[in-house]
Amino acid sequence: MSQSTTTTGSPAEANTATFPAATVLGYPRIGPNRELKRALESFWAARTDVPALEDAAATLRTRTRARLAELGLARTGGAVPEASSFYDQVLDASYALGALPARFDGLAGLDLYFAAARGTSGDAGERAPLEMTKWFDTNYHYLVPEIGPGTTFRLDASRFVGPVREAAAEGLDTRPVVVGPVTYLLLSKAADDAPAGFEPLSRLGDLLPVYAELLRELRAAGASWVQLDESGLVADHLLDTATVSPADVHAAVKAAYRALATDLAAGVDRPAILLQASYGDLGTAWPVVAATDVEAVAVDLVRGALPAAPVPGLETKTVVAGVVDGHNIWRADLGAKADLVDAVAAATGAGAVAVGTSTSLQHVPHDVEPESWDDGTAAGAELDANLHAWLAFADQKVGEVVALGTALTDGRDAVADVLAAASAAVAGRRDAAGVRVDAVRARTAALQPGDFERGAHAERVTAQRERLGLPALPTTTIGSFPQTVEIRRARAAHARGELTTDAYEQAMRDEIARVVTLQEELGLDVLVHGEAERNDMVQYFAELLDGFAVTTNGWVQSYGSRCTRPSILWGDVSRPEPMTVRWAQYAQSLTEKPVKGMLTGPVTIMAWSFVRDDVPLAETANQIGLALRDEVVDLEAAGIAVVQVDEPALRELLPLRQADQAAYLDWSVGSFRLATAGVRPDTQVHTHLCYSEFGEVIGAIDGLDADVTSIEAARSRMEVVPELQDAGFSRGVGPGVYDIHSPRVPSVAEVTELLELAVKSVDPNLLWVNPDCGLKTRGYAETTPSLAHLVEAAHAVRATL
Ligand code: MET
Ligand SMILES: [Zn+2]
Repeated sequence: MSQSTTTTGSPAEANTATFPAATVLGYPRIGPNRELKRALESFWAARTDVPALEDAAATLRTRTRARLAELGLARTGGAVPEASSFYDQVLDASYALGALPARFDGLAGLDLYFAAARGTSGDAGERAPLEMTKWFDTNYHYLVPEIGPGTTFRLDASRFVGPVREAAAEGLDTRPVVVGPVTYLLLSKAADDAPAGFEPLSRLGDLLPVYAELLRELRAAGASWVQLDESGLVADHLLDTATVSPADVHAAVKAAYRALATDLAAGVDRPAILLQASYGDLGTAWPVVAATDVEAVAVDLVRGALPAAPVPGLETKTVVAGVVDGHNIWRADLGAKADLVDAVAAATGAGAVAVGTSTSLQHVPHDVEPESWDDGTAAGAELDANLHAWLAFADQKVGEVVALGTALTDGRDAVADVLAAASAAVAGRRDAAGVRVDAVRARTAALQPGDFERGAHAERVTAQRERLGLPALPTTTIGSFPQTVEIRRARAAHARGELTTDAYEQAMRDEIARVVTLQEELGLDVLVHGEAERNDMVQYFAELLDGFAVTTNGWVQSYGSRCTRPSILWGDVSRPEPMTVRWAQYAQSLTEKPVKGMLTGPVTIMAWSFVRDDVPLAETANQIGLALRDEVVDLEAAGIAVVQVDEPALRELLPLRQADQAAYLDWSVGSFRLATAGVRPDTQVHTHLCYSEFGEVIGAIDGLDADVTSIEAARSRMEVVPELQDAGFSRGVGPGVYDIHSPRVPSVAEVTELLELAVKSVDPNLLWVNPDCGLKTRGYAETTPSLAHLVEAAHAVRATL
């Protein structure tokens, strides 16, 4: 095999173990103008056929390779990653390994692939899709493999091999990227029919031959390198669970790479292996990885650190120093990064060093160049020029690794201009107007413990009961009502300048009036205004707060064809004027029932934006907390008696290492309390969290000190309710009684049954009745009857109390 460093066996010519000086671990897959999204959605809507979809995807792959080469990555030697996907990289692995669950038997090809991703129904048969969950600490979501004792593994390498051959025909020797075997199993869940306590990692021995075969096929197709993503090694929630310990995982890595790197090398040709560990610190896994016979290791030096001492084993390997942040969009200080790269050889004892990104670039948009942040004002033009200079999206980041690679091989003088320009941009950012606003800093610096405290909960309960006069089991919704075609049309017309602001706002008021009337007719107890005027629950606030910019084309894949356009938090945050008050006030003016004011919380605003890297997250969280606090107080002054501050992303930002979690929970919970603690005891604070696994954060939810918390619970049939009770949760709680992710209308009996379940383990005085989440993605056809059933069920159960 090919390791020039460890064997003398002569590899096929293209198979060199010398890793190129610069690479990226992955690249956005959706296309600079979301070409893949369009192709997928046309195909799913049956407007196009398989050849058209394959063609669109192939065109995009070709474009990506050409672009990466044009930006300076070497065309050969595996510098260009081959990391495209039709939907998700974990699904790609499940498909290639033949590991999809039995309910998809009988399907093949893209039918099978998309059935696993999206489920099937009607004539195609009822099949639930694979579950989707968060990918490490990003906003990307992957499809969770289901592995049981009976799962069979059979290789279909076509979706990996095809692109490598395609690249070869274009004169590129690309590096296929595959989820590694250990991480694949760590990311899996036990199949439904697996016995209690079954651990997917126990199937490693059966999986490895299939991976070995995949590696051989990739080599046969011409790949000189393969990248195996073992990021599971940095995430405590994956490697330290009820059924697996870090020691088990380390043993698994040893076994896996003995099979794939050592044994395969004996007499069989394989690609050289780049083992990747992104999203965090390798920690105790450094020696484990170093002891394998892989040729290169890619480490995240943005989130992770260099080892305390050189690690035996690395002297035969290349360490790919992930110094360019794949997680965020700030231009790097290349001088400092070059210093870090220079430190890697001595610190790790690596035989060779190369430069890379810390993670795949799939988490950042394609290109800064087409963006414009100029709102037509003088200040807008200034921000436009500044942000262009401060930002690096994927293409700019490729330029950064290329420059650092050149500095490494040819010396810094060879890229002196690039380094100087980067330093100037970083210095310019530091000193620019708005980045640091003294008044904002003075306010956060002056915060006192009391600013985070409301009065005693029991007193609040009494005061609120008196003010609101709600029945037992009060009914409400999570905030948004269906975003109809008319609403979207009006917003688009307003954005194009075809609808005046007055006309647009009138249209939104009409919609609010409609939604309020509907809720009164339905008999809901606490109403909402419906959020018609909001394009997105984070972007809406980003557009109204100082310190944020929004992009025009900065799309990032969230899952499948779904993309989001995160806002960019670049400066100190403040609220120039009230943001939601007139909408809430208008809605309240239409009804005697309480209308909830509706805000997005600090943590969620941060989680769904690109945040700054130049101040601690806690400082930014408090700045946003204070801006929201002013809004909450203004809502109260305007006569709003119930304010909901949504924190669906509270768990999302939870650090991957347990050691870092307490500090995170401290500032995240603190910022919520700061936002909500400015009101009187008789003003009721709600929060909403959408996920249903509360284990890690149940204490934090209590710490939020909200009067009422609504959560997702329907799909797990109220499982969370006894959990909350066991944890001693004594505040109002609204476990969702129906799943809004599906168009299904729940029957009265179904909702009643869930409520009866809830009443069994929670004090009925604490229980609220609401759907799982907001209704914006739903239509009225299902929303109106679903809510009618919800109200009827609440009345029925109320009568039994
Ligand atoms: C993702 S949580 C959504 C909460 C928001 N208030 C809504 O109802 O849409
Ligand atoms: Zn939600």
